[in-house]
Amino acid sequence: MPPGSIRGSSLGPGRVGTPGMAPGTAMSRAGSAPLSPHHRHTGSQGTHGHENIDVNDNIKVVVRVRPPTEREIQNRDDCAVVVDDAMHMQVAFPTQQGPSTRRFAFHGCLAPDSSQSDVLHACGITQLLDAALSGFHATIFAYGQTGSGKTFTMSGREERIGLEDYAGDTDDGIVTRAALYLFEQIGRRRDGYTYNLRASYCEIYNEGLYDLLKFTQQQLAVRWDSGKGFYVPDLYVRSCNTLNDMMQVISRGMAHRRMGSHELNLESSRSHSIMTIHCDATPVNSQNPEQGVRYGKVSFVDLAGSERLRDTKSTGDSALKETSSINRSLFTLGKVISALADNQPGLHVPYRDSKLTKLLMDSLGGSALALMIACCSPSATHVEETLSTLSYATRAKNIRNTPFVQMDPKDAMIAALQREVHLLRSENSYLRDQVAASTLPSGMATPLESGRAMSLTSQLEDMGAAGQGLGPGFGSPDQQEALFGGDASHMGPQMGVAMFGSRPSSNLGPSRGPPELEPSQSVPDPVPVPSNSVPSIFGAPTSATVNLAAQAMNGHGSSGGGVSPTELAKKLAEAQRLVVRFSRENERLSSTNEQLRVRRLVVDNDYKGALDEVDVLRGRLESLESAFLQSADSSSILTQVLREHEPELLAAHLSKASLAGMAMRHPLEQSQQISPSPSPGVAFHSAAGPPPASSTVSQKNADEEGRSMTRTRIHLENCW
Ligand SMILES: Nc1ncnc2c1ncn2[C@@H]1O[C@H](COP(=O)(O)OP(=O)(O)OP(=O)(O)O)[C@@H](O)[C@H]1O
Repeated sequence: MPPGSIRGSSLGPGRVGTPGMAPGTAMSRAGSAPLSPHHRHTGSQGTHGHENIDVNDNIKVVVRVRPPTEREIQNRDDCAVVVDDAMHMQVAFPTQQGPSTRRFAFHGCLAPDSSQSDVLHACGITQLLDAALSGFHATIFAYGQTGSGKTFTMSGREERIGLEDYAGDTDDGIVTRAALYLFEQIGRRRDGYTYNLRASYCEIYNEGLYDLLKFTQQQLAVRWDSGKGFYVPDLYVRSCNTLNDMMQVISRGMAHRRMGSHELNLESSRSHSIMTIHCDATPVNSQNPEQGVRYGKVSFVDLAGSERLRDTKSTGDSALKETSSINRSLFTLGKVISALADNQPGLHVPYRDSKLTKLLMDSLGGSALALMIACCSPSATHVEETLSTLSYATRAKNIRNTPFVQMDPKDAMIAALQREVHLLRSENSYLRDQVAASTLPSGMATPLESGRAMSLTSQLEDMGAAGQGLGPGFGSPDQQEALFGGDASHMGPQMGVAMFGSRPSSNLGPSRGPPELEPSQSVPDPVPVPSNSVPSIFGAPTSATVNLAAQAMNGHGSSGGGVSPTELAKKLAEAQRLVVRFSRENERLSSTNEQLRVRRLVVDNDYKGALDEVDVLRGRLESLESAFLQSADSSSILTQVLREHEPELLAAHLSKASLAGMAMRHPLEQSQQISPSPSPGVAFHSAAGPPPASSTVSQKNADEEGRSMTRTRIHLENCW
């Protein structure tokens, strides 16, 4: 047994992947180990399984160990790789001190018997596809040594797709399954959007970039745009209205890929290929201020495998050139992965060192959701390459991306203006109501104020309030400040001006706009906007997302996808007019309200003065009352008072008393008699006895309000 191989596990059908497995033991147990029931599960799992993936924005890494090839079986190669469970694996390798093993953990580990359908679900690919339909950029790339199963994983037995009788296959790879899934989804979705799929296919061969759909020897240029990052302006992007259209793109692209044959793989890819499906989602109701056109996409990257000439036994200049070019670009990819994984501030990431890393910039440390499928052979013969692959895969796990929804900047701007108009309109109707009612409680927030606060909070929580920014000239600075919480740093300049700072972004072609873009025709840039459809397992956007979104909003500019510039300009002008109109109207209503407030204040002051006067009068009355009660000559005072105020009453009383021949009683008794119906609280009571329940004292306590005092005064006047 060669040093480093796993004891008793030479490769052969049914003998891969279980440590210490006796020769001839069936591999089914080992093979089924990596996939727990829920990992094998398909649609009904809700999130399509893969609960093991952390909810964060890091690149997800899944390792797939392929079954042994005929050659490996014939050579009775030993098995060096074992998948322990859904997330762990170990590799046995020789060292100078003797055999050793190393354990690895990934987001997913797929054993050799995993099916192509398992890959789709275990890797959470359906979630990535859903995310692409919701406006995210997603990248799936296969990495590994030559012959390790990258092309099989991505494309299946690709040669079959072009056949006349092709109708799907159990060996279908991720790309064809993804195309099917996307068409199924857009047929099923009832979310207020219409979807259009477009596709491009290119390859990087010997550091040259070629279009696989319009295959010519003409190399395509990779350009840099501060808004879009690296992109390929002349890449053909074909509109795919049906699954059949998409299959044609796939088979045509695959057919044009440069393949070669060598010792390790009879059909070895000699290039890195990138197939991209663009998912444009246009809102059905363009008036909905929350919706704008979203530009999601998903890229499938099948990398050429690293190879050693002594292993491939390739000869000839062209083979040497191919191998060295493949290895060089993979070496740069390794450096990029290492730099990003180290995550040291200010550290240079050498994206520009190869076309591959330029085009993968968005996927590695950028704004895309990314999945790396690291493929490896189970054979001890290739253990060195396997260890190298797994060590890169381990590093890649540390790469943090900041995904956000990609939306046309002008759509975002229109959406923001429409939201502003909506808020102004509610404020307007609120102010009108208040003016009509002539009262506005001070300190109460108007709908606009609270609406803005709410809008800001939800925008920030959702993802990327910055993306909603109005450029200067849209609304007043106050309005912008209210909308953006005072931080104007993420306001983009006025539309049409190229912006976008240094956001890492790489569009693998004219990612938006009509399928056949003219080279000179610019394409809209991605702009982050709030979205509530954030993919779950690939991580909800974090504050970093918002920051990046804000950064993104700082710079971009190009024409809108799907909407003509004239239409856009009209929409913007209309929204702007409305904002200005409502702003003016609301200013006027606010000032009317202010005047009403002042008038109200004056009335309140008058009212308060009247109450004070009532208080003074009440004091006087009380002192008069007590003087009256204590006075020895109270009867004469009463007679005097009655004479002045109630002469008729006094006359009637006197005549009645004289008729009855009665002696004059105590004036108080008389007053009680003559008072027709003393009202509660009337201040007449005997000085000798306690006051009745409805006395002045109780009245005083009850009548704190001036209103009551006024009533008391009226009663007293009546009695007098
Ligand atoms: N999971 C698998 N199940 C069955 N066969 C597989 C599997 N993975 C790979 N193979 C087979 O192994 C061989 C090599 O696979 P493939 O061509 O996909 O490797 P590769 O990594 O793309 O190599 P290269 O970098 O040279 O293009 C092919 O014959 C393929 O059919």
